[in-house]
Amino acid sequence: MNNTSKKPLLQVENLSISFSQYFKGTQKRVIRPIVDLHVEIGEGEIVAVVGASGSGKSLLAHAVLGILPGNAMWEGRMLYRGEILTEERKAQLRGGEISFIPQSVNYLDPLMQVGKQVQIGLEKSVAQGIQKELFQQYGLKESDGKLYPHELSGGMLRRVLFATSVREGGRLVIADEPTPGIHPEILSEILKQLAQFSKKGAGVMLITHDIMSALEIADRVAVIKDGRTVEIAEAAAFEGKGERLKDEYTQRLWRALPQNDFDLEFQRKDVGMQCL
Ligand SMILES: Nc1ncnc2c1ncn2[C@@H]1O[C@H](COP(=O)(O)OP(=O)(O)OP(=O)(O)O)[C@@H](O)[C@H]1O
Ligand code: NI
Repeated sequence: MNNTSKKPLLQVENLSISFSQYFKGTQKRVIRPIVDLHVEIGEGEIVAVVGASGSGKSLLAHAVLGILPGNAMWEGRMLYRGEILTEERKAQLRGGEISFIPQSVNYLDPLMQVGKQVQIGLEKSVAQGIQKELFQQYGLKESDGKLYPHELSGGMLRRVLFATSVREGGRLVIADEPTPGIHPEILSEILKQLAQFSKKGAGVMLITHDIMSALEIADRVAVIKDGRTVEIAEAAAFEGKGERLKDEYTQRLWRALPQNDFDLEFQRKDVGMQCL
């Protein structure tokens, strides 16, 4: 499946996810947006997960974290450090060894000052100091800590999310689209931060639409299409016309970027402009 020499940290094999839904009042149907996903992240490795909107990236993250909605069922195999990831184990690891930067800023509590939210889960005596450091690190002013989520811009909320989500001592960081709407300087800061985690030995799953930014730090890129992993490529294979990429979809995704020959036909038909 891959040729990483790094010790496997997270292995996801043959993952499928289905939802049972009621429609027309009482009739039940099952939809299956995730058909066959696989991905593997080694210790100290950054794997970017890319794919069009609706391809299943967030569901993959939520399945690993054990936070799928109640009407979801999953099948397949997930291993963390060689051990089967049960729902109980996921709950133990979540927020500790496995940290999660969610896609939506709605994960923040609208009724709590953001400074307080960053302090959640920290030892009382050091919480304020750590919050101060984190705010500095992510370019937030000390006075911003007193604000409520609705008083912050989208970019600032992203930074707060990062500060609330990532803790020292994490072994696996799952970042779901951590960079949209963010100032370029903060974008590069966030990428640097993720690279730093990996240098310290943590594995990083970086879910994003922004392939070019992801390639700045990723070791490998998993390409998802319609709930399937179509290819896991070395980051270095994203060069030139994409001749070293194995899957045709991956090649077209790469060529559709403005930096390349900007395949407009592909953008319209397959991914939609908003994804690029
Ligand atoms: N709770 C749910 N019930 C039913 N279908 C769902 C549910 N959550 C997600 N889906 C479907 O699963 C598919 C994958 O969704 P997911 O959120 O993982 O996509 P994504 O790749 O993260 O997209 P984006 O890039 O827009 O965030 C979509 O077709 C979505 O409609
Ligand atoms: Ni998503």
